Amino acid sequence: MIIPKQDVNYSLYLVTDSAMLPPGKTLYDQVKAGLENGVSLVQIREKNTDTKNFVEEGLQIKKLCHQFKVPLIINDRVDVAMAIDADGIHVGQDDMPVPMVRKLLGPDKILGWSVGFSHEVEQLAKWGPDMIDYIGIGTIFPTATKKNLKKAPMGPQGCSKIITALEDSGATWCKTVAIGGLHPDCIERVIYQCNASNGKRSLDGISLVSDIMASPDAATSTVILRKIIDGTQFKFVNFQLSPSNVTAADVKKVISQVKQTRPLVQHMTNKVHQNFGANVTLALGSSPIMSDVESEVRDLAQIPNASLLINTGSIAPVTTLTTAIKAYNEFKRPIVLDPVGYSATEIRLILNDTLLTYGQFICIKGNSSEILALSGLTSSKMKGVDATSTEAVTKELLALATQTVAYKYRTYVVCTGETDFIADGTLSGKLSLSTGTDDITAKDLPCYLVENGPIPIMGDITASGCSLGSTIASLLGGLNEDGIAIDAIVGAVQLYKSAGKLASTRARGSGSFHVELIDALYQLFNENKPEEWTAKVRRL
Ligand SMILES: Cc1ncc(COP(=O)(O)OP(=O)(O)O)c(N)n1
Ligand SMILES: Cc1ncsc1CCOP(=O)(O)O
Ligand SMILES: [Mg+2]
Repeated sequence: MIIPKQDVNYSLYLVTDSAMLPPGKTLYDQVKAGLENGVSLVQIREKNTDTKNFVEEGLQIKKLCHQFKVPLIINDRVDVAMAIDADGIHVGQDDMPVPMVRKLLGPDKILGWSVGFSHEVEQLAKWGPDMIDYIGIGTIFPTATKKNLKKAPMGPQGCSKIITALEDSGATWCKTVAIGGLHPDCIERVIYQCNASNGKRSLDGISLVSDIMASPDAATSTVILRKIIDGTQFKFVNFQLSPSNVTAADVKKVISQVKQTRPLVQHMTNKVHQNFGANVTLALGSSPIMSDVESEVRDLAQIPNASLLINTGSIAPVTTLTTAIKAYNEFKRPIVLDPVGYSATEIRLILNDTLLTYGQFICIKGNSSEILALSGLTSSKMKGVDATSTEAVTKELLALATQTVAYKYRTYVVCTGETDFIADGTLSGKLSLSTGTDDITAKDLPCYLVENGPIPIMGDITASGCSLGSTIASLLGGLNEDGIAIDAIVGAVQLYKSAGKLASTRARGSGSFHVELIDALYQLFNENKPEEWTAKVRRL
């Protein structure tokens, strides 16, 4: 062993593939470029090479790795690993049984195992700490590198479930790397979102094949990867994710910024919401564009102060939505998701889960059923909550559901109802391998309540919930670089609720309420006196 196995650095784990080398490059060239620029662990994965060639290549690459004090792992072939005295072996669920591999290899070598389901993790605790050193969790995203995958990509959410299972089962010695479709455009998000729910751990590394092996410039590709992996903050929007007390003065500042910047709010929304949402956006000094044309999303995402609202009330083609999400993420512009009817039908569940897998949202806004469904909390989980009234239980459940969704997707979440709940799961964008969320769990997240008494007429018009999405997207879109996201989100909810109350006192029925709501939003926005708004904010 080049280094004791407990000291292995899993952070950037290169798995080779000689079938995808760019013209003029050898496997040796690519591994060398990787090692020179920060690859911390190497696995030779040869699916179609003769044993003789595999052994020769293995010896060569081992020598190279050891010059960099990096261990060499062999994929699948225990015989080859033993023949060349490699530092370890990686086996999958269908390869040689793990206890046999360990017996052949002895106690000091590194043994890695592929895991695709959380139930597979239970075996680790049964085997104990002397069996498996790390697991490769995958596949995270679709990849052309591994053929005949038996399971659909799990996304960061599936990976978090496995890391959580690891903690729950007590197999805390076992390190974790994620694998499958990992490239610079998604790695930060994967590290950011993949955490155990007890806050005690995150991924120990990123494992990948094509990003380095197929690269015409493997050195530069590795430098880019290394920089991302060593980052300490995921800055997915170009304004601030810092905490705030959200005072009236803070909200006032947000509105002043919106007035100056006049954000462009792209709506990919349902038909019923389109007209009303456009008018709400205009009332808030912003420019609506109701477009779901795939070919223009990149252009729109590059406009300063653009923001995107995706409302899945009408189901747009998934590729259009994912293209838009990728573009807005690339240009660090905010995306608000309104997962309409989440889990009401299978298709809505799949669509919303797909969107959440492929992008980083700044805010998820839903009603209580949507947020409860996204949280995965059931009423049985609430048993034991000490509450004196049904109302208190309900509020407690909704607050916890809002926090749970915020933690799961590392985002801000708004859960609407008579009381609106807002949770901040971003932890200021903190990014780190291994240490998770520093023991912070969902229930520890900041949570704000916005209250203004019942406004029943809100439910008598179309698109009133959807237009809160427009309001949040407007205020977020308008933030300057020093603007604070939570001020805009809480401010938007407070503004919308106050306008709803004001409009309800002026309206004669649901028809005039529609008009009065727009007038009230226009008035409150332009007056910009949050200290006088009727909706009040308090911290949980
Ligand atoms: C780090 C890492 N994780 C997972 C795998 C996949 O192993 P397996 O499931 O056995 O599939 P093959 O790689 O053998 O096709 C891996 N190789 N490395
Ligand atoms: C070996 C392996 N196991 C699961 S996915 C995968 C291939 C990952 O390749 P890439 O990094 O090119 O997506
Ligand atoms: Mg295998």
